[in-house]
Amino acid sequence: GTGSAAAVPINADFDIAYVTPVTLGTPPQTLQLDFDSGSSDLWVFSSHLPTSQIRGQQIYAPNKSSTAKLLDGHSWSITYGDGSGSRGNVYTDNVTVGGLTVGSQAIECAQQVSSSFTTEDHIDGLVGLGFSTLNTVSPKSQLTFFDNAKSNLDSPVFTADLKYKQAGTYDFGFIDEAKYTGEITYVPVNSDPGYWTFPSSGYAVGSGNFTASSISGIADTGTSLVYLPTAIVTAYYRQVQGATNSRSYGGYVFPCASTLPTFTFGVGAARFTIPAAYLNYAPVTPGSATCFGGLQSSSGVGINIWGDVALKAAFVVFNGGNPPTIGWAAK
Ligand SMILES: CCCC[C@H](NC(=O)[C@H](Cc1ccccc1)NC(=O)N1CCOCC1)C(=O)N[C@@H](CC1CCCCC1)C(O)(O)C(F)(F)C(=O)NC
Repeated sequence: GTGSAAAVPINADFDIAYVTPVTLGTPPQTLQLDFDSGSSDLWVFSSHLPTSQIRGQQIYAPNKSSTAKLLDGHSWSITYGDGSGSRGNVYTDNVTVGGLTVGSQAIECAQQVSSSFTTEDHIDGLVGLGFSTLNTVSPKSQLTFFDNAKSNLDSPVFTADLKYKQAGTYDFGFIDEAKYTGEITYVPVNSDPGYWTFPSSGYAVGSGNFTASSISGIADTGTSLVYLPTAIVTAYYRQVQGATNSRSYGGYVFPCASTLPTFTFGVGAARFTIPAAYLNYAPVTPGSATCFGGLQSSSGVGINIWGDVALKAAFVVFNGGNPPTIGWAAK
């Protein structure tokens, strides 16, 4: 089988995250979930949450689904890189994404969410697309939607075609040739950390020379920006008039009117260029003349992250075969 669903930016002014409609249970309950290759829990706002923690989000009510089953004695708790988190209990139920259905998928029902989830009313939960080793359900960890679907997929892959300020798609089980140009360059994935970790072959700032250097990082649909080693990031902002690394704003900022160079990264012999517009990410506060960069240092993060700012410059194949690989193509 196959599936195909839209990835819709949740904010009209800048691409902070993308959500995809997912139907759960019988009769179907549809929630807008953030597909996240950087984690491996499928969790949802639920009827088990205190109403004080719900602010407009859609919820999943397992007791309204004839096919929901409590996973007795199981719980989950997750904390993300940005400090947000959630926890709760676990049911299994049918989950459908873009025509692709998984029966008895673990649906982690939130009983508590951190304030940043409560205030983000466009995200009703997450679908983890990382490796199932990262799943936080205890005492028995659960499989991701992709891992559960894999044996029924025409091909054990999902693809991300994220777009700048417009809807893109997540496809499951097939590679849509109409979504990319040229060849797909595949490189090995190290799944041991549980992320889609792959080697990049180097970078260039604007029209400057390409610097060959092996950079290990994760392809992460759930992270808004790109986080790379400080040496690369300082080389980039040296080319931006008025750029400073602001402690108060937590990263590199510059006058919104500044001309930004593009940023090119290598995957094997292939080269992908992130347009300047993607790197002029957003005003630090609405209407400010100071803007926050889409490329930031990974020194405070601990790993290099190729987030949405990079992913939307390419068509990316997450190949869950044995061994896993990741493919990048222009579009
Ligand atoms: C700097 C290190 C990574 C930070 C990363 N978060 C982000 O990138 C959040 C995402 C977000 C979207 C909408 C509303 C609120 C937050 N954006 C963010 O911090 N910013 C601040 C900088 O400007 C851009 C927006 C993260 O934790 N990503 C998680 C998944 C997100 C968690 C919060 C809700 C949205 C999904 C991740 O799973 O991808 C992870 F891999 F980073 C992770 O923590 N895995 C365990």
